[in-house]
Amino acid sequence: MSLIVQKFGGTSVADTEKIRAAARKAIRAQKAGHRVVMVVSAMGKNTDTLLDLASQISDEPPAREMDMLLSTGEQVSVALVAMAIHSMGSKAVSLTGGQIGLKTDNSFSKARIQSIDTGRIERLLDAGNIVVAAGFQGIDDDLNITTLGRGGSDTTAVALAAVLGADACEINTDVDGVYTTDPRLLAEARRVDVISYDEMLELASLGAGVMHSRSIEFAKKFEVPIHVRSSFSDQDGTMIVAQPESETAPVSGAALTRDEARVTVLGVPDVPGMSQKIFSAIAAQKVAVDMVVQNVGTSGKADVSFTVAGGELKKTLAALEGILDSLGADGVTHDDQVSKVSVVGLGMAHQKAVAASMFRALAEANVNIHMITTSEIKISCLVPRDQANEALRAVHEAFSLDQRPSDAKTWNEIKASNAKEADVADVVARLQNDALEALTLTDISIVPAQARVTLDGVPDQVGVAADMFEQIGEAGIFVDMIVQGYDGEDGSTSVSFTVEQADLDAAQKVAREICGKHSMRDVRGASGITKLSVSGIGLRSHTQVGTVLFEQLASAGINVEMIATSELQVNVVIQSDQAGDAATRLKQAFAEALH
Ligand SMILES: Nc1ncnc2c1ncn2[C@@H]1O[C@H](COP(=O)(O)OP(=O)(O)O)[C@@H](O)[C@H]1O
Ligand SMILES: N[C@@H](CC(=O)OP(=O)(O)O)C(=O)O
Repeated sequence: MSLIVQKFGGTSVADTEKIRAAARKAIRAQKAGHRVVMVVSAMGKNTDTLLDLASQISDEPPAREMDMLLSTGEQVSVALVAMAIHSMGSKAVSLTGGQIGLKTDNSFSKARIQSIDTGRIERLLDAGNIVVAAGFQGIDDDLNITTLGRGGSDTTAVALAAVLGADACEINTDVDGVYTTDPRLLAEARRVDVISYDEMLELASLGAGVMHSRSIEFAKKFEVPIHVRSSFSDQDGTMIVAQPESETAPVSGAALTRDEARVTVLGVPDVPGMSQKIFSAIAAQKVAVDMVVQNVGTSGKADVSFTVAGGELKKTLAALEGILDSLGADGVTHDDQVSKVSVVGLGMAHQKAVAASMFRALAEANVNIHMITTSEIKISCLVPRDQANEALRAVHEAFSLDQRPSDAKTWNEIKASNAKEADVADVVARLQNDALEALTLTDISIVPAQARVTLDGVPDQVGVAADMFEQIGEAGIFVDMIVQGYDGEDGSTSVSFTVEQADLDAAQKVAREICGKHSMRDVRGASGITKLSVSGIGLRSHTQVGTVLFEQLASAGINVEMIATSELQVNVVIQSDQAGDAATRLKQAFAEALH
């Protein structure tokens, strides 16, 4: 008999009528012949209400007590859902995270799942019950209640689907699928039939709140297909699976992170270990750093810019205050009125000028780009917050995201052409060997023979990045990483990009033309550099990857020239003669996580 996991988010159990509707949906699935496990979140905005209550009692409530408090939201809803099912004449049992044997580590408020004991769920299902499990919560080795982080019920659902070998993991929510961008922000957003794990992972971590990014890490690792659909209808929604909807579209989705803050540490001595010092001081405050751009300095000094969530700015500035003297840096500037617009697509990895199209779209909307970072399947631009919506609309339109690509496939078409289904034995073996959410790295690799071009004194004006990368694209040069930082001194910025070493002369020639046209300060080129990449799943949420990488390189005296991070890869650019040593050290440091 097939087993399905049905997750209902807070918006889908916001009141008693919605709770009844969720109960009816589960009963329908059971009557259709499935074994049904429901995973339920706290009603409506109840988690926010609990957070607010805590803040009225204390500025810094103990993390353990916070999790004890927040877990009660889900306890209320599972009990009510089970009651609703009973009242409709079917059998149901509600269970807390502890009662489903969901063991986590002890990082309160962001606990990671280690194991789930399926015995009790299986017995209850055998006895004809619908099992109603509380999302978002677990217990640690000392039986303390832990929570998985905001939005964590998705992760509970996908984890349960994996360990129970479910046929489907349904995410029932208040939208009828995954859209090309948040449909609340843009009416022209299009619902997609299929989206790949990698694209969804990036979109979720960039602000597409429809899914918790860690649940996608889980789904990818254990090959769980996810079906995102409306709680309020039986229409099919969006399948999140290994394959993308289209093989040719360069971009499949766009996202907006509205509340960002930019921080720049000015005049950091350009010697190994400085970035590590900065980022470990911030990591010690448990603040996640997002876009990172290090401008390669001309006078032995560099400016290091990065973004953090707006709410973390105060903590970040305080952490930097403590290390400024020991860094020998000149000072810190910040801007708390910025937002990040990103585009994501598997297709962009093989296509030229995707970045240039995004920059042009922003220029035409008269949006100035403060910072740029790219990685293999995403491009992010930091823009003024008061233009954030226009910026999102402009890039959505530029990539025709409102229209179905001509080669788009449905899930049934993809399934029919799949050579093989997931190997169940392989998945089960991995489930037994790993702590479920342990870090998984797939590769540590180097791309040698790269070169860097840096333009200094780039005027911080609308349209400059678009001009630059269009001209480089027209010259037939494939650009890999692009970073645009922030100098903070005279309102100008620096832009660096990498190309194949063989293209360096041609790229510098174009760069010099652009430099003249836009009255920039200088063009510098460097060859003999290598891109070193650590690949895996969910690398931004496993923040230790960046920390260990920087520590290892710093202790070997290796200077990091450029950085690009994504959910799939952490990339650094270093001198080629140090690349072998760097790769060996990283393989040793990450031996346990490499698969
Ligand atoms: N790309 C996207 N596709 C669909 N919904 C999105 C996207 N990005 C953001 N969202 C938002 O996510 C919301 C659903 O998430 P959430 O409110 O957390 O639901 P739930 O309570 O079911 O967990 C939608 O209402 C939608 O506004
Ligand atoms: N109730 C928790 C967990 C959760 O996943 O909620 P939702 O499914 O409504 O996003 C939260 O608000 O973070």
